[in-house]
Amino acid sequence: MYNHSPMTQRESEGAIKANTSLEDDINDFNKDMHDLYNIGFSKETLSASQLKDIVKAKGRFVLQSLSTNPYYNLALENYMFTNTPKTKKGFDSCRLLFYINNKCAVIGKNQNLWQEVDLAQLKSKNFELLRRFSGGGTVLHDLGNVNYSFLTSRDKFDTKFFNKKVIGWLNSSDPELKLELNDRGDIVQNGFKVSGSAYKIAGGKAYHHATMLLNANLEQFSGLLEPSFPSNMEWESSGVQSVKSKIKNVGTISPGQFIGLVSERFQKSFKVDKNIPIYACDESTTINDEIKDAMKSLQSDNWKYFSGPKFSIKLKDKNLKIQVVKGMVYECNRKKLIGLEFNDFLENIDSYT
Ligand SMILES: Nc1ncnc2c1ncn2[C@@H]1O[C@H](COP(=O)(O)OP(=O)(O)OP(=O)(O)O)[C@@H](O)[C@H]1O
Repeated sequence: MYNHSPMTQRESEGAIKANTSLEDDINDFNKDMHDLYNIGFSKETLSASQLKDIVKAKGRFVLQSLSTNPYYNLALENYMFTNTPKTKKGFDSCRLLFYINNKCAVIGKNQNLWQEVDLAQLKSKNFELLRRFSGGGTVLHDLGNVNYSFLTSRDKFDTKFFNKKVIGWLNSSDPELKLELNDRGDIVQNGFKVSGSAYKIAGGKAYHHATMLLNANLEQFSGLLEPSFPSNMEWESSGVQSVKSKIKNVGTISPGQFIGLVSERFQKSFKVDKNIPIYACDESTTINDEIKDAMKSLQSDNWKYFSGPKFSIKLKDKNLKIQVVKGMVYECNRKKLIGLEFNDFLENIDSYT
């Protein structure tokens, strides 16, 4: 289970046991947040109706999900995005969401999953596969990676705006961090990527969500985004291909510290008249039909495997050409393969002579 406490004396003394209860974690976290920043996340999680009230009303807030279920977290983000009122006044209803996911690979909405991930390795290492609702490339998550999502109005949206803030806040807390923004809007440290971003714009609103590698198990990530194919196979894909980057952990800041610091700076930076509240939510108390429906969509094979861009492949020396639409062989110069799931085709690829 994710330890929500920032690095503390207690932690360095090794007094935090691996299997502390969630309640202990939250109590520790609140105490540390209070000591460090004079803020705290309520250990009370929102009820479904409280969530609805705060999301649908105008106003700014911070929300931290205490659930590490990636399906819940992506569905929650989608719920917040869809139900935040449209505002003409820029940042009036800007919101900041934090979540941390169990091991998973998250591909962009318009990506060809077979080119992006090694499905067999994901399975053997117990990584879930998710196709998110936003664009962008494929990233890996585990409990050492914090996701933040900044929601704002369409007119105030700028892909680099929030990461510039995050970089400023983190570097001013520790100049040794030396975080920088690259041309693509990613956050880098010593030339290595520590955070990747994706965006969604719809209905007059926009969100920028991003990863932050703090103490992820990068060894486990190795090879998961490097699927292998026969050397005679050629791809022609209309989808978005990930831009491979060398990654690293920030290392000196824990997930709890990151969330605490960014929340506190967000509260200060975006405050107008009243204080910006900080809420917590989790899957058992803060759920409704809309979130459940989005979770079902995210979990469905239809969304994961049978959506995404169309593409073609050629097996050069075998004079075999197929076109794949929604995960199925749609056209092929061998009629009997038409209608086959692409996954099945790949699994039996050696048998096509
Ligand atoms: N948790 C992570 N955080 C940052 N970069 C990652 C992470 N996991 C993998 N990566 C690297 O990011 C590359 C994908 O980057 P790309 O720019 O295509 O997508 P992205 O838009 O940054 O991702 P996202 O849209 O989810 O933020 C991967 O090939 C890998 O090198």
